Amino acid sequence: REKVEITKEQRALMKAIVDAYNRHQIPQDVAKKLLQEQYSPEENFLLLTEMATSQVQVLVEFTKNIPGFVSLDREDQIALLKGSAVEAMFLRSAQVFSRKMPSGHTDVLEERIRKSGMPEEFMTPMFNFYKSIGELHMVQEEQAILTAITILTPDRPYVKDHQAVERLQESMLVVLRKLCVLQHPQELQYFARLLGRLTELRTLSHYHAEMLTSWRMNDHKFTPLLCEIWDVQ
Ligand SMILES: O=C(NC1CCCCC1)[C@H](C1CCCCC1)n1c(-c2ccc(-c3ccccc3)s2)nc2ccccc21
Repeated sequence: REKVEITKEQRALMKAIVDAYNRHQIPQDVAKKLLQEQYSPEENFLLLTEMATSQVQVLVEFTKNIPGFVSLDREDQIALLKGSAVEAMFLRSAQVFSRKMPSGHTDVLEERIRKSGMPEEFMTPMFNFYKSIGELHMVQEEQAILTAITILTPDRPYVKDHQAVERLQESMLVVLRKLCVLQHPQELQYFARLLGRLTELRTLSHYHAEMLTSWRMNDHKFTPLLCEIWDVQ
């Protein structure tokens, strides 16, 4: 049994990230809205674009609080945000979906999402991902650090200083691994399973543009920010 200890610096790094993560929650709770009624595909599309726009703003604020991020090359900062925004959206959606809710609410939420207007063929991979995230029962520290690790992925398109990003991501991975050993002592390989979700997340995110353009409605309107982030229009 390895003796795992989180150093003072690592605790400070974790606290900075968790505080930022909690400070930047999504304003209104989308799950609550969806549980109220089944909206039309048009209303759901609008809801998604509103949620996504505010989530990108939240993501920028969160990212600025990741120690070392603002000292990265400016263009690399943009490349990392652009490259991770969709994954961060799916990761946050998975966390929203996996939240403890009164019995039956999750089923209603799933039903509402299935009928939201998104094309059928993406439902299975998407809900498989949501359920695999839910099964991990991540504590909020793990959720926050996993989001930071997703953002600090060195091999995003157009990142120039690969090494600088790798160094920042590395320090997050070290903390996350220790946290996993401390929080889930019984589950060996919990850390490995957690990182495996990032692979599933990247695969799921490949379909995002098609999910949006084949939303069951005519005339899909995107804001300039979302055109940039979602590679649409
Ligand atoms: O509002 C949402 N997600 C917020 C994003 C920002 C962060 C908070 C969550 C949407 C709604 C789905 C139903 C219709 C309205 C929008 N949502 C999704 C998504 C499925 C597909 C999504 C997507 C993203 C990008 C590109 C292409 C597709 S998001 N999964 C959810 C699981 C639980 C609660 C809401 C959930």
